[in-house]
Amino acid sequence: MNEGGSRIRRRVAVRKRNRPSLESIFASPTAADLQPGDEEEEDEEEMMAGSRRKKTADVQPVENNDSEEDMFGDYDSFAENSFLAHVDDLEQYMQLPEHRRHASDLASDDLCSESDKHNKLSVTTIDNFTELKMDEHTKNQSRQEDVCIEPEPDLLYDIPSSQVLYFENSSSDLGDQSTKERDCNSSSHKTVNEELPQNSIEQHQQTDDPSSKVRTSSEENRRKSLKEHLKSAMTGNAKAQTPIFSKTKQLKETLLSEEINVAKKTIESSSDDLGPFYSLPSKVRDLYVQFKGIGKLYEWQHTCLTLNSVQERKNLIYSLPTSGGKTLVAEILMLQELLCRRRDVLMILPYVAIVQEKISGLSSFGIELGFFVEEYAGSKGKFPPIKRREKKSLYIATIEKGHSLVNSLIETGRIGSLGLVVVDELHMIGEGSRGAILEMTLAKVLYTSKATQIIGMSATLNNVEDLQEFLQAEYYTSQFRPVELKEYLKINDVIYEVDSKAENGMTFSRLLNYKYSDTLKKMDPDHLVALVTEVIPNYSCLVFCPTKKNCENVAEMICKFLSKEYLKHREEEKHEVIKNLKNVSSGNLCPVLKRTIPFGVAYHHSGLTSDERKLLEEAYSTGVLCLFTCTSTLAAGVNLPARRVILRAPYVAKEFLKRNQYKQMIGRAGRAGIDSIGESILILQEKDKQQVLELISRPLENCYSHLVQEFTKGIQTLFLSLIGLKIATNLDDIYHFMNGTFFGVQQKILLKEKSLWEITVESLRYLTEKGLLQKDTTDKSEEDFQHGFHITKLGRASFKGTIDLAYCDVLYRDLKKGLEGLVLESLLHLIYLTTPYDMASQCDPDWMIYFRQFSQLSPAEQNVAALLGVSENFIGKKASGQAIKKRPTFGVCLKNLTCLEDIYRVFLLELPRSPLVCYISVRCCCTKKQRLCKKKWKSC
Ligand SMILES: Nc1ncnc2c1ncn2[C@@H]1O[C@H](COP(=O)(O)OP(=O)(O)OP(=O)(O)O)[C@@H](O)[C@H]1O
Repeated sequence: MNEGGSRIRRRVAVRKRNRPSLESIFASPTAADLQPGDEEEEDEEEMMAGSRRKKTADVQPVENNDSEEDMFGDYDSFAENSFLAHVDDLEQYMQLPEHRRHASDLASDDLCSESDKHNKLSVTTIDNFTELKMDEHTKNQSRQEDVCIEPEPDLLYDIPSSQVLYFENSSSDLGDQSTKERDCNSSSHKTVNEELPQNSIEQHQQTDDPSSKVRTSSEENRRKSLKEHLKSAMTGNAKAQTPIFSKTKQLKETLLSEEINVAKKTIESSSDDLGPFYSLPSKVRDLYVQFKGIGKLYEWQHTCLTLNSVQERKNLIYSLPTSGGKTLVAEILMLQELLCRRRDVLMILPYVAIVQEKISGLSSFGIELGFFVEEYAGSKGKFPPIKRREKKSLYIATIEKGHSLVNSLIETGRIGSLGLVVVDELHMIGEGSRGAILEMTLAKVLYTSKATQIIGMSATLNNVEDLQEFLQAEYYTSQFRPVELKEYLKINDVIYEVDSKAENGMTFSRLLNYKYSDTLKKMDPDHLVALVTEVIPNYSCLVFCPTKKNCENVAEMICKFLSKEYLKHREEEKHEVIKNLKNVSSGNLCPVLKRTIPFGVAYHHSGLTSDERKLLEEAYSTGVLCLFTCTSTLAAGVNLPARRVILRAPYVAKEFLKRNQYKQMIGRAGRAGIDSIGESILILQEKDKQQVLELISRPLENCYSHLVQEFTKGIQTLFLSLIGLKIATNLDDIYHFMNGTFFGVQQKILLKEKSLWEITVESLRYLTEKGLLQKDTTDKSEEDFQHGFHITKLGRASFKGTIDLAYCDVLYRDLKKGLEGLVLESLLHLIYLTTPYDMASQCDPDWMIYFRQFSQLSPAEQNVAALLGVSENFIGKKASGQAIKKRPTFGVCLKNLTCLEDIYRVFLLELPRSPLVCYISVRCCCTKKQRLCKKKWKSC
């Protein structure tokens, strides 16, 4: 495959704006510098003290600000007594230095105990690993030829849970090690991981010290219950056997560390020598062969990595068609930063699902090369991140978590530790409030840390110049695609090939050849069955549908008309998938999936739980499932390519398809290394023909800043955080900051009627009037904005709680009311307080059901309704169809948290699998409100 129109366009926009470097300010934070974080520190101390005192599921409030577009939400979020909560508690507990020392001391004391001199191990540190050499006596006993070495205790204590999983795999990979080795490991070398919980330590004492066998029964019981409590929580970690390395492996480790040192020196000397593998140790190259089957870089990847600008660590934007192999370039640059320049890296990805996919893909590299891979998605991620002593961290984050992470690094004066920020799907900067958050993140990095490099990639960029100016970046682009993609359109039963040279953009290709019965014609007017059966079950197929409900309907409809032969294809494996799905959903397998999976078909949308999604994706990737009906989110999501991609209609929900969306969806066709060709078929009706022909021929859409358009979630939130984090605290500096944003670059196109100065002043005035900011001066003169600003308690609480500023005052008012008299006789008042405000505008209640529910409220619940200003009269009028403007009190219908049916019935009738999603977003909102309360009330 040639590289088509490969070209390099370089344009560095050197802006003359004088930006004060905050790095110096934050380099060594003084007490005053850290003042905004005082409350946070207190909180943390409190939390730590709490976790020192007890190890129950007293969960640290997690920053959970992923938008609903984080498509798989936080299904793995923490719940009291949940497994993850315990594990996380333990992780936090063990990460406290004193506990770490305590446990490691006990572990090593135990290993080196005087009473066990014959088994004494001499401990030698080799780079990241600690060699535990057995003395002669032990050697003779175990007759080992190789020396067993185990990872340094810190490696295992510090290791993020996401990476621990890799240990499980690596330990099972090591299954071919001699049994003797394993015996040696399990009998005399209790792994450090096994030593982690107290119960393990106690076990040791029991075996080694006979006196310890005499214990009081209460002690025994206490220990037993503690053990039982910890047992389930530690299952994952305990399973993670320490890998056993042979001498050869040990030598390799030494070689690696030497190679890294050489690479480090080479990279520092800015020489042209790329060493064995793009300034990285040869082990990286080997790992790519081993883990990803990539033996050689594509030509464009080599060109891009050897660009002078890349060598000089200039900011870079690069753009290639989907499946072009963009990620590998970013990964190599990240590894250079982590291993050679020894700085942390942040990778921002659009969805939780992709973050998880990337975590599992890179954890193995982290373990092999000695860096941490930390997940910042859903409920995962610590703010500020744990300070690592030696190893560097790769933070893989969603857009929202990436923003919070950058905020926390700025607040703690650690932003300089971030060497590189990589943004995948950079075009998302132009998408609503998530785009605004991405813009804020990048603008803050640009403003506060000149030494942090920024790299953005995308398959669908048009107005790159604006982005280049914003990021002060160079640009590289190529048309390379490893697998050819053929685009087709289907109108009635005719298939046309998209052909840019043809007069109307398409040429006749063929007629559909499939015998349709009358019933099938009625049920499947779009000939979906004909189109998919040309491909499945031997090849995979994706059918993009406009809505989630439609995904389920289409999957069912197709299965109704598939022959019984499809049932036989990989039958047992499909049964296994169903069994596993039942296990992860406590026996409640979705009836649609139950019917479609035996045919190798499933739907894939945000209504799936995280576990269900992972199981289905795995089955699809291995060919057990051959067809997914999915929503457009899969296009920008996980790496699930297919031989054929069908777009069921040129719509996403009710909106006509955009060129970018179309490109992303069809880009899933053609698996590199598996398919020799990929095909896309867009099904359209005559009425849409003209619009579709325009769609396939026009250029990609430009992306525009949403910073000002997303008023409360954009510019206002930005200003609050600039002042709260002391990035810029007076009008001049804030204006200066605004000049450096993406909006600043596009202001003249986006908002001609106002100058940037006016926009800045207006927003500051609005925040001041809202009571979120205060002027430092006592001079109340209207125009006097030259003085500095400081954030108020409510402002800080809103900013820290990541509350949409549109709702912060109404939320504060509701909470205050709750403080006056929280009615706890039923759950209604609490449910009212925790129901997300933005849900109110999204849902259209059925007022008749609402009225019925209302009349069944108990007297106590009616009191709550009265307290909240909801009268029977009001609901009666609503039910009879009269127009009254008043915020519907959602809580009234949510009589019981467990009564999800009500939520579903009243508000979400059109969303078939959404009660769970709704419940989760309510819980997510609870967390945010809890944080706001904590900040606000604490400071009052
Ligand atoms: N040099 C290479 N040789 C072989 N396969 C490669 C190479 N580089 C990348 N790949 C493989 O190509 C596939 C697509 O790569 P990747 O996901 O990086 O594409 P992308 O450009 O990021 O696409 P998208 O825009 O769809 O996310 C992956 O399976 C990846 O492992």
